[in-house]
Amino acid sequence: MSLRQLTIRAPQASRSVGRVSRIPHVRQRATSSHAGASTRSPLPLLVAAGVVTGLSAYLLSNQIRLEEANTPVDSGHTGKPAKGAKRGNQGPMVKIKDVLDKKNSDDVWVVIKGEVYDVTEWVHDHPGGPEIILNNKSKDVTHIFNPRHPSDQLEGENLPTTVHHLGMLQTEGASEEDKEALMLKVSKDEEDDEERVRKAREKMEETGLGVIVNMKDFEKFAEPMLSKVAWAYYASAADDEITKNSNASAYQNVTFRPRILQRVAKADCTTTIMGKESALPLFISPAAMAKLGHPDGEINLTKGAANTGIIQCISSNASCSVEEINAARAPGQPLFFQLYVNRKREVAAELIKKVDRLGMDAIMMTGDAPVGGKRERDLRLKGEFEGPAGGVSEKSGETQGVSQAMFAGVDPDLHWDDIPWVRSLTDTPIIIKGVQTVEDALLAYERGADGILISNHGGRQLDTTRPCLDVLLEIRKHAPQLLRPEFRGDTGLNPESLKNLAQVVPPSRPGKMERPFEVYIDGGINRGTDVVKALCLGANAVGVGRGFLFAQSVAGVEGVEHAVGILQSEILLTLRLLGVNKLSELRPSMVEVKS
Ligand code: HEM
Ligand SMILES: Cc1cc2nc3c(=O)[nH]c(=O)nc-3n(C[C@H](O)[C@H](O)[C@H](O)COP(=O)(O)O)c2cc1C
Repeated sequence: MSLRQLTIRAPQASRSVGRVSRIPHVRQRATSSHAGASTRSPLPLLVAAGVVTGLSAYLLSNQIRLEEANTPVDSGHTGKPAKGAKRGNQGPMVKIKDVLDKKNSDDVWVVIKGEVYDVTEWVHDHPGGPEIILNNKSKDVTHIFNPRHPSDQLEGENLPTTVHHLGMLQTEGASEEDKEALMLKVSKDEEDDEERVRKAREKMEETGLGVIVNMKDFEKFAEPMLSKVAWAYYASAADDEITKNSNASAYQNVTFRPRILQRVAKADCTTTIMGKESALPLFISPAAMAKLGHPDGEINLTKGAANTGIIQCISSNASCSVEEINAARAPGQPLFFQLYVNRKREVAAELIKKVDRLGMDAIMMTGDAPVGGKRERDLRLKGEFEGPAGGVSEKSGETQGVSQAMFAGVDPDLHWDDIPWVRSLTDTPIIIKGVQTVEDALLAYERGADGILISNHGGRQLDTTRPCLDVLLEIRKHAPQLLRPEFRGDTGLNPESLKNLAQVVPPSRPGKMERPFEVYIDGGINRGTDVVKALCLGANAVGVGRGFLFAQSVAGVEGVEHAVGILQSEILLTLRLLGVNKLSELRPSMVEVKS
């Protein structure tokens, strides 16, 4: 067992061009005198084997902003104070000894950010499963809690009514032994892992973002910079990860038919997505738990999207709350919200109303995740895994393992017939996410959705489903009416074009959209060429999931900006080399699809 003290460096606001000026996760060791720039944990983190199975690796590599329990007032507290004791300096104080005394009782108390909570009544309702809390009762669990929960999770209505806030932790007067007993314990392996992360982040700080020249580089550089748990969560896909890999490789089956000498100096890749302007035909697909990769989490994506003019779709399982993200929103910045429909419909209805109140510009309702897929990289690192994935239990954690926790509230009985119900609650455009067949694309249209996102969740759900690009091809073949008329034509050479060689952009096919409907696609999109291929085949825009998670993990907002810069220059380059100036000039005949 190794013991150590932990002090966390707070994020710095400075930014510079082309260099990583804000590398997160580089923790400063064993000092208590980081005045100003750092915030200090009320207690040092004690590291020892085996207690925080599987989760400690990531907690060690995340910055933590902790309030210091600095106003010791002995309230003489020993029992359960009134529910909802005031947080901050004025409320009651709880002695460390009182917390430790609960260890061998039926009561479940935890310390989070210098505050003590009694979660006894509620622990079995915890969406992340009860085990993670029960295994760490009478501990300061801040380091597990922070990266997985919005920072306002314990405030106001977000605090479940059966979780009791008991008061501030009183550290003064406590013995060193008691302080140590309150600390989380982490193994030597995990300590080494943290060192690995620290070195990788230092190295990136030295080299700067210039070494990252494409989206795959972000993944390459992110891996050593992430804790094992964060890496497994982001990179993992279902079962053998066949769909994840084929999503990307499918784009190799599409080749370009470029025209030359086309005056392309003024190429432009701006567009609109669901009526909102976007600098690129590309949005940030919703992906949960951005804080696992960077302490500012989804806010990096929000700011990066604002600074570069692209659209972010916020995950229902974001680690920052939608209110926090909304607060970081630039004036007029478009944002989409991804919806998991809760099995308690009143909870879902509340969420939809909230999203409306906050002025989200589209709701992406995910349909391909009634339960979570079996993501084995993730499961292997989560020691709490107890049974097969995919279980549907009333309470999370019963048979599902922690990796299934994300889907604990999701209604597995969600049905096409529910779309009119969602529609009745909001006028915001509705996009159905997770469409994988032409039948479902047609159903989405019939049931009144405004668009679809062809997606298999980045291969994280049903493994060996077809790559997303094949679904787009199926829609082209069997339901071309869902695409804009000019994208309904055949791919490859149209003999008609030999009669008018100068006409690079063939005329639109006759026809119109019965009503506006947009088709998007995500999964495995890493290159500007991938984006342009999807657009030639009729997609209005594409989504990128992991790429942006890795980008924000590597360098926060700057990472996101850098990623957008890479994609933008690749898209513009592709347009120019294809002989096209505008996205609206793209046509299916500009690509060929290998069968
Ligand atoms: C006390 C109030 C707490 C509340 C209201 C709360 C709430 C939640 C919610 C809503 C989620 C689901 C996240 C999502 O799907 O977006 C979650 C997940 C999680 N919670 Fe908590 N939590 C609390 C305490 C804790 C504590 C004390 C711990 C650790 C000891 C903890 C560890 C976790 C973990 C590890 C997950 C994620 C599981 C996964 O990603 O697989 N939580 N919690
Ligand atoms: C770590 C991670 C978390 C995700 N979380 C969500 C989510 O909360 N909701 C959702 O609808 N899709 C989620 N997705 C799927 C993405 O929205 C998107 O469909 C997928 O990442 C696209 O594939 P790509 O990562 O190859 O770009 C997640 C994907 C990843 C990798």
